[in-house]
Amino acid sequence: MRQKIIAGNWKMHKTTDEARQFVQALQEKLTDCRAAVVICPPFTALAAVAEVLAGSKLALGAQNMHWADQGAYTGEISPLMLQDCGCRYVILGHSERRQYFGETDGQVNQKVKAALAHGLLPVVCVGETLAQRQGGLTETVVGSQTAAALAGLTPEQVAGLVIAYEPVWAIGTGQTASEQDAQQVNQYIRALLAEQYGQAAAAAVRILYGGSVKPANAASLLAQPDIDGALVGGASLKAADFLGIIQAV
Ligand SMILES: O=C[C@H](O)COP(=O)(O)O
Repeated sequence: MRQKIIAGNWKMHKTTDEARQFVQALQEKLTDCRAAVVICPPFTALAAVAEVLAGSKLALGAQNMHWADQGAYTGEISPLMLQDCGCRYVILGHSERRQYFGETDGQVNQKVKAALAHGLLPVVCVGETLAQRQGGLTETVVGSQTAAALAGLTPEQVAGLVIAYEPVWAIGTGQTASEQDAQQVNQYIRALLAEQYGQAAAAAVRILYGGSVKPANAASLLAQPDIDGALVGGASLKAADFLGIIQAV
């Protein structure tokens, strides 16, 4: 039985004070939950959130990282630095990184390997644009992004991964994929992994859905057999909404 994951990606939101207050309030209200809950603040708030989360069941994640341990890479953050801040997870290959910062499949693959080498759990994001969906290319795009991001990994490494299917047209738009559409793509990704890495790895890997997840649609999405959790953007910035999603598990 795969434990569901609810991860909040705050993107470029919240100062350290706001982050601290949010996580304190969330912890007070979150008495019992079945899901693994991950908070991914901006880099500047990682240390502050780590302090509040010390000893709690909530985990800390980052939104990106470089693949090198250190070096002359102005503005970048390394896996060692994320470990140092207490991160357990790292989101990699988010469509906003691909779209606005030119991140390539090859770079995502290097980042995935570096994260695993440093004991960080990658949340690998894949997803098609609206034009690609309308052109019938969803499986082609998602399949090739998945294959490229995971190239060179062993079945054991794949088994421990988290993948997030995030259709680009559903991110921040309020236009959620239907549970049938999201389930269909997640099932496709799992089938692809079964072919390449074997049934055991495919059965273990967690595949999340992301894109306008809210308390009102979370339960029906999370009830799908191949949706193992949610990667939540906008709704993770409000404690009541994020709690509502966590409690939908
Ligand atoms: O990483 C999170 C996703 O981009 C989803 O964002 P959203 O929930 O605001 O649509």
